Amino acid sequence: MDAASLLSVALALAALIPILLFLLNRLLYGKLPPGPRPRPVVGNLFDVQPVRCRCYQEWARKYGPIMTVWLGSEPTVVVSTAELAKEVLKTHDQSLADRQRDRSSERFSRGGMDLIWADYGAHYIKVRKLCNLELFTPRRLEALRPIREDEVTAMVESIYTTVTTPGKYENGNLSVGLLLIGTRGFQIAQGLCLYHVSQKNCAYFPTYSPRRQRREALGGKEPPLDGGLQQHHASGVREAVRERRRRAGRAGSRVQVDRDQRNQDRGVALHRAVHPVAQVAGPRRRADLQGARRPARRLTVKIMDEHAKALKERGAQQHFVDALFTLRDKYDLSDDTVIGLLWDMITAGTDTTVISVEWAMAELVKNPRVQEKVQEELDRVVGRDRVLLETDFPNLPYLQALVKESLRLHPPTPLMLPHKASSSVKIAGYDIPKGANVIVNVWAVARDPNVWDNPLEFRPERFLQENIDIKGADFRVLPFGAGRRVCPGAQLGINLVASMIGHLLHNFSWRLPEGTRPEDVEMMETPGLVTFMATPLKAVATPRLDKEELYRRVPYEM
Ligand code: HEM
Repeated sequence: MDAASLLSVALALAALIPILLFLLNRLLYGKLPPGPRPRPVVGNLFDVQPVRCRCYQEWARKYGPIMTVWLGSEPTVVVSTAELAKEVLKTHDQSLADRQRDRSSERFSRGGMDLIWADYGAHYIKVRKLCNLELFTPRRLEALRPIREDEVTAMVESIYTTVTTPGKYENGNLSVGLLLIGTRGFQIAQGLCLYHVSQKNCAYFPTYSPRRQRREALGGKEPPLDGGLQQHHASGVREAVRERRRRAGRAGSRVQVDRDQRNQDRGVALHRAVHPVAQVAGPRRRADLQGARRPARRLTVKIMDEHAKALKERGAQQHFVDALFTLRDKYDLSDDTVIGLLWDMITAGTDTTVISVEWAMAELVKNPRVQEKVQEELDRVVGRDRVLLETDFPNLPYLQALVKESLRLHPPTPLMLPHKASSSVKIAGYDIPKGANVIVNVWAVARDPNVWDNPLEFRPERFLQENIDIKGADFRVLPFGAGRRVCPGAQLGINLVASMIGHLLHNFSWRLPEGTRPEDVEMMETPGLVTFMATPLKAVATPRLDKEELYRRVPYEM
């Protein structure tokens, strides 16, 4: 064969390569939904933008409401309409209920021995049953209500002190983001979220709360149950969380590294998101993540020991950890599962609620009309001479509508948590092969102009005009997901967000700092599985109740 013939054979083969690849792809995966063209090995990893919900919404406009994205060599199917969300979370719910675990979640969860990262199967069904029947029952949540009210009033007291103490309230600006989440807020965040949701409701003795620590430090009235250990644990919780945050951030992608310090300041919790690029991890990252488990595990084991001791001395309390102790034989729970469940509650319940409050507050300072309407309702129902209680919620429909509207526009987990196909299914004529990751872009679904009027307008009234469920029954708005993996803490989450916003608005009026226009508030998300406001909100708080005693914490010991 002469050179010219060789060249034409080579060219013919080169022309055949795309066809061969297409046929191979078809053979392996069937007819996948369309999507951006993947590159060899890395797929679309370098095309995907850091704020993935926005990027996927943009791509969906180009490739359609069901599309395939290649994050490395695995296909991820992303759906972006209510109709397709229903296909994923209802019609094919059981086949699409496994979890995609990256290396960090694989290690944190010990191969899915908890609830969040467990695949759908016998273990999952068992722990989910435990959650539904024992942990998140209306009775238990009601029993823990005074603790939530204690914590939220502690937040109010703290803001009041900040705004009324000369010199503390710099330039008249209070950063809601920082206040609720970080810095001075480190204490508040611990009080409000970590210690509140996780420590008190879920895992730890109330003696670990910052106030109790302060009391111990200052020599208060209440003798600690076991002083040494408690002090150790209080700092241990922080150490474990910081350590995981530090390591997760360090092990993350370039995008994440830039944000790491800021996110640390703001109190990003344990299983913060990692940009997909970070999932391609080297041995150093793996070793790093392995180390990260240790402080958390050591700490949790100590807390469990302490609870076991206290259980013998004073009987069972209502905290989640006590429930888990009492029930571990009945449900045959391993240590890994008890520890995994405790950390699940911390990670799943902390960021989500705080993020939701920050976004809601941003909408409220941008929309004074809505703020005034909530305050008018609060004044009418609660009045100005007592504090708001959770029992007031049924009489506060506008506040509830506001929470729903905020979670519609700003779901804190805009892509939910990643699901994975345990068997092949067909959706909209396309094949979703076994092992594919499946994502519902709930952020995009809730902004779809085909199902929402003026979707970008912040208008709580839309939830008064129509009774729309946000806990998984209506596929147009899915901040908590739907189907068998729907968030088990949905009602608790709604109550926490309503309580925080209700108190913030009942006690204070909020406005933008001098010179800031509503359109100047940057409503952009951070990259990640959970999306904070990229620019922390700054707002000015003015107390609006007459009596000073209404700003005091309502303590409750449990
Ligand atoms: C505003 C607050 C909250 C929001 C928006 C939220 C949202 C979500 C979402 C979207 C999922 C994933 C659903 C799926 O994969 O299909 C989820 C799962 C979960 N959430 Fe929440 N959540 C919130 C608060 C809480 C709280 C307070 C707790 C508990 C203390 C909690 C515990 C969990 C757990 C354990 C899971 C895993 C469920 C499973 O995999 O089966 N969440 N949440």
